[in-house]
Amino acid sequence: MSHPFLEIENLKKSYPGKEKGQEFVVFEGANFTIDKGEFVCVIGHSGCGKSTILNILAGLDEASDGFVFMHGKDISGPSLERGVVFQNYSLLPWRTALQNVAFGVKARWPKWSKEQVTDHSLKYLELVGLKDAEHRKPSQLSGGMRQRVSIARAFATQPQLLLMDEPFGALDALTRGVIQEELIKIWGETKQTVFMITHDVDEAILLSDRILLMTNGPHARVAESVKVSIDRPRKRSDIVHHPDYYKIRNHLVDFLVNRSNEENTVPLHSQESATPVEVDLAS
Ligand SMILES: Nc1ncnc2c1ncn2[C@@H]1O[C@H](COP(=O)(O)OP(=O)(O)OP(=O)(O)O)[C@@H](O)[C@H]1O
Repeated sequence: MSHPFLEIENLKKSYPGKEKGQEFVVFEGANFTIDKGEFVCVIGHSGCGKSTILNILAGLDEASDGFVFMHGKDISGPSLERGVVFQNYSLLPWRTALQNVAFGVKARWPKWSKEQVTDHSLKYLELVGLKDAEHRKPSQLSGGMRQRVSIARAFATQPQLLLMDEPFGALDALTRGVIQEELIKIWGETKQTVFMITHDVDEAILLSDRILLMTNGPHARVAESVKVSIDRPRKRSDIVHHPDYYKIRNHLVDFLVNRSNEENTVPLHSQESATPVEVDLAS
């Protein structure tokens, strides 16, 4: 039997509640799959558990219940097969841009020669427009440039799954727009599978094949899976003229403003499934 690339089954995260014996359920019954090469964004209000899900997929946190399978195998702990890009860049400050990228490349392919590592790393720095800044340290780079290095580093190790936690959250709107287009370019070349958290509905439509919508926590659910079937390659300036753009945008905004609070008052019964409703608004 062939398995989906990534399968998330009845995932739940809870913490001990304030009172003894009580449970604070962040989210539960998260059930979804991701296909190889898909770009999936997740949107939901603050605190619904998006970063927790991402950290569980990265192997940096443990679920309280449920499973994550990659190629049908239960994942356990961090792995070079799953790369992560956080909002705060997490670069090594004493290394140059090139050395930061090369660090991951060397770990991924320990038998490669120095020249192979450098050539490969430079190729990815070039893809994010940073070849000229290869010798600069993070303190000599702007926030946008640092995030480009993080993206180059993550893609350069060619992980099977790339996890991005609001990678553009700390950037100004102009820089964000430029890097979004670079991300489209690098993803277009590598076709890696991406799971990304964002609060920005326009960013999600621009980048995603599918957008997962989470209800508010506690007891948050992955309630909907919204297909974005707008043709690629996509450009920020053109996509807004596509007939489906505002249909999708209005649906997302309506969910976040009016519907994200509807379902979270009733805890799931033990065997209840919460598979997200599939939404396809294509004309
Ligand atoms: N160690 C902990 N103990 C208790 N509750 C915790 C702990 N760590 C996280 N939480 C709670 O888990 C919930 C989900 O946190 P998480 O960071 O995953 O949410 P998020 O949807 O990514 O939020 P944001 O959009 O603000 O980043 C929050 O309510 C948070 O307070």
